[in-house]
Amino acid sequence: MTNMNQTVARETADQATPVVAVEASKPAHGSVEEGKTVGKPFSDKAKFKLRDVEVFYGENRAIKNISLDIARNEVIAFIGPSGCGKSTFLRCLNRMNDSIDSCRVTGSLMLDDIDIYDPKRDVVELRARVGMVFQKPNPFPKSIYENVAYGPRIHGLANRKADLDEIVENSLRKAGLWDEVKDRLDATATGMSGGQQQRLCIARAIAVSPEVVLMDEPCSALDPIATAKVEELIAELSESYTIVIVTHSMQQAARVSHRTAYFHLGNLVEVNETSKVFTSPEHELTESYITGRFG
Ligand SMILES: Nc1ncnc2c1ncn2[C@@H]1O[C@H](COP(=O)(O)OP(=O)(O)OP(=O)(O)O)[C@@H](O)[C@H]1O
Repeated sequence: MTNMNQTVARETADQATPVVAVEASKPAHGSVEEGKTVGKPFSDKAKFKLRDVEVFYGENRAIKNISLDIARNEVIAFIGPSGCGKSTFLRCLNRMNDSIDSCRVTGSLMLDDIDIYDPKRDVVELRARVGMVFQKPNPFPKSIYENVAYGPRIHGLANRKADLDEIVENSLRKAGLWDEVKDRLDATATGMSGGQQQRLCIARAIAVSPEVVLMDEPCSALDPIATAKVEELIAELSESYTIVIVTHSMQQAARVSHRTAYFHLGNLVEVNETSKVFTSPEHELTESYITGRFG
């Protein structure tokens, strides 16, 4: 984990203020060579091995020849200006892009030794291994208990009610929600606060024992207190899961991630230890972005 807590003041997580102070008048500069990522995009503990990945929406090439390893039990943050392809790339990791007709993915995307885009792949099983938490909390309009129990039940993870109860309790505990909801498990989930709903969605994602949790701006709809709780949770969850988080908040990336990946116009410009990205980035474009010259 980074020691960025010392360098970065805890502010509201959705503020995207510069992390490194430089002359604000310096113009954005630097260019990116397609397929060339500076820093440390590869790992000898890869959970995902992603090579020469391109994503097209019709004729529009949204992701350009990206190669990256995502390591087991790391938290990696995807940052970059709006429209640079962070969410598109994230959604490749559990084939959430499949639902978009115009979307086409090329290249090699391996999760351990399985080919994510093998046409024979069972996508439901893939998404149990690679869970997802979205920007806006999206609990089912059912009880708190049912929200968490649904996945384990359809995946056959519990044969007896007592086993299901145990999974629900453990998942809610891991999501830091058990004490708040244990006396009202039958209450409807949509009556919870936004922050509680998002932690419930995290509990729902981890209830099926995933190996990876993808988070697409998970705090953007939350207030600073709820955000802080989710960030603490990310740190705890990283002991058991690989976590990939898209965030607009550089403070948040600095607080929660081990490595940070900077995207620009569909290219992966730089991947480095988070502390390095925010204190001495290697690429001029990364520096321009983190110092607030564009974005
Ligand atoms: N469903 C879609 N259909 C067509 N084009 C899309 C679709 N989703 C994204 N795009 C395009 O792909 C590119 C990358 O978008 P994406 O949403 O991945 O970027 P992002 O970095 O996550 O942006 P933001 O930070 O604003 O969420 C953009 O040009 C966008 O317009």
